[in-house]
Amino acid sequence: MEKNQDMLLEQQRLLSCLEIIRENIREYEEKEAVSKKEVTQLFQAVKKGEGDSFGLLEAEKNILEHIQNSLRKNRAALNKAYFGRIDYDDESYGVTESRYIGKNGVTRNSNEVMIVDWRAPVSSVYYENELGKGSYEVPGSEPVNIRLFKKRTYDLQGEKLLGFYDNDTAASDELLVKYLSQHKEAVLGDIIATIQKEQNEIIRATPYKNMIVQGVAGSGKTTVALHRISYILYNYEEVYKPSEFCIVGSSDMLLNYISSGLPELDVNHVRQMRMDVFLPYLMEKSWKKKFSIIEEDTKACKKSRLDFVYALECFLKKWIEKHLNLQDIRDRELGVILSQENMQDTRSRNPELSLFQLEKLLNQRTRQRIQFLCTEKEEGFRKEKQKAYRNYFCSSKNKWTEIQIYRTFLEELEQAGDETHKFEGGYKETIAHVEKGQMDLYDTAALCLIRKRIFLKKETDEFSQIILDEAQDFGETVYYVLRQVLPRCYFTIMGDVSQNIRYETGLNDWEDLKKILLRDDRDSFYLLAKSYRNTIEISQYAGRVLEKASLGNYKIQPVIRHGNPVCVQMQQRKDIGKQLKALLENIQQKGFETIAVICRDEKDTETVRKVLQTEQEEGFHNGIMVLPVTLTKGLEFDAVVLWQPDTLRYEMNVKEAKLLYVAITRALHELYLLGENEQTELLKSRS
Ligand SMILES: Nc1ncnc2c1ncn2[C@@H]1O[C@H](COP(=O)(O)OP(=O)(O)OP(=O)(O)O)[C@@H](O)[C@H]1O
Repeated sequence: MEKNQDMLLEQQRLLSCLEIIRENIREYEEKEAVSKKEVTQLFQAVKKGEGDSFGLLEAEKNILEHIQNSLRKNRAALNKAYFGRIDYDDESYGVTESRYIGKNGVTRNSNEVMIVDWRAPVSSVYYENELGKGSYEVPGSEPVNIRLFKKRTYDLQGEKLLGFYDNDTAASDELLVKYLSQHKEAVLGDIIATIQKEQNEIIRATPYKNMIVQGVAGSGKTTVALHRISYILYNYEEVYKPSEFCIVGSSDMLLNYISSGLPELDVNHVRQMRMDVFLPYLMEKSWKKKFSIIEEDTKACKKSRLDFVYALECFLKKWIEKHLNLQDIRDRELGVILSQENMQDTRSRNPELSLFQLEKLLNQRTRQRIQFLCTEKEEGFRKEKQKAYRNYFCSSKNKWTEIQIYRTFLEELEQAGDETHKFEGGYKETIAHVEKGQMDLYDTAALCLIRKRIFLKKETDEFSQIILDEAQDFGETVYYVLRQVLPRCYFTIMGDVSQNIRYETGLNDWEDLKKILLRDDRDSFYLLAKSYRNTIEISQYAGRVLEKASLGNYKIQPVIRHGNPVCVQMQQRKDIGKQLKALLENIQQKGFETIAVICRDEKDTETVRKVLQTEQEEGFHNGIMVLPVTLTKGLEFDAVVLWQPDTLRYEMNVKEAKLLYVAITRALHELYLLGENEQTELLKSRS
């Protein structure tokens, strides 16, 4: 009876909310029309070159973007106004509140909050608190103490209230499974209504920290990273501009997939770059047009590890030592201008400075000292002395280049190995291609470090937050260098070492990275063990391979969601191409939006593309995609057909296990194994 009464009240509340939203939409539509007209007029004025019309145009464009954003949010809210409600006593302010929480904050008359944005500080109560006493954090201020007495979750569809559940975790799991069972469009979806506690902790952690997140396949790493950006931009609007965020990944396919989810989360103008573009970008003008990035060479397995970068640091230290002349500067008439001790002190107080920056500073100090020592002397004499010592420190006259220094370092390794004897030479190949301006990722990282230590004149402050997805793709060297080159940035590192398909160079564990990145008390390492992507049936299959891929280090805990059993069709057949076409037709008829045929390598991918008469994939899209497993990292599809997962293609070793694990875990609802030979040992269960 009470529930019926409640249902009625909730239905009324929903309708009145929707009425306000419609009213907002009408208002914003009018404002949009006016602003558009204004922009057109100002545009004409700019064309005619009138006064300061350019500045006005830019300002009006911002206003228009703001209006259109509000319009988009209100329109979206019509579809699903809110998903949760919290009722609580605010013990800090002595009031009782009832708050509805939605993906889009909605206000009446621009100031009365009707629906609280999910990113607002108080919304964390919904995600984190049990009934009873608790508190929520407010950025830059004291935590607010509360007593929560109601937490309600809604299942809404437009004007229809399908149901609600009161603080009942079983019921909200039901809702989670319902969400997970949906077919996916070719965009990364939002999870706002069902964010889990451990995910919420990462999303809402302070932006002033570095974090590493190890999460099994499908645990929401990418999704959580995007929600975190959205959260930070909402709550730290005064501190960060979106353009200070850079998402870094290994392939355009992945970046394209990630960026598809950003506008939905109210995130615009965030930068994104492939790692092999980002590192050269950080080198600014030192990266010449004629340089190019090549595939990893045979020494990449050494160059990607910390020992290599530490040896380079040692070498650079000695290089600086050799060229920085820190003897007393003694003048016949003025005596000691700068003492060795004084210079050593300046050096040790500024360990971050490059050789060139340090020399500039020492030149400045020399000038100031001469000024001081000449207080009682004639101006002509002082000028003469200052001229004589103006460029006392000037390594720049040597006209070194990064490549030249790197080459000398490699030659040293080649000839003698380093002091630790960890390098047994064999760098001729690297020297040869670097000479030609061809660098692999780790050579590029080394050049970045050389530039930082020797040549840098001014540090970039373009970025503040770096978000790295599929972090296991890159070896520690890259992270070490990024940390040195971007000392004021905070890093959010998302990855899964079980999915390291660049086995020789990528990350197989987190230990070294923790040492490099988590140096402050605030920095943290998080684990995400629950997998939201796959059905139990697919997860169990993945589990068999994971055992062999991570040596049992990180186990998957699937969310209980059942689907069809994995369909294994591995036997000799006449025409496997025909079989594949028939299978895909069958899957399409089930109404799945995204389907992938995942192949072991490019060669197989080409073969399948020929069979299906499809082109190479440009970006992530609905329908059928044919991809080599390396390009599917980070992506997901309603149904996956694994092409020929046999003993020949996937041998019984850790590297192949990681590849196969990635391939299997791409499937949300259905997985098919199609081949002509015996299936790989990696897929066989131990029993
Ligand atoms: N709390 C949640 N509620 C609903 N769906 C979720 C939740 N967390 C994650 N998901 C869904 O799980 C799937 C996997 O998420 P995501 O791609 O972010 O995982 P990932 O850890 O980056 O995976 P991978 O390592 O395989 O790339 C997505 O469909 C995402 O929408």
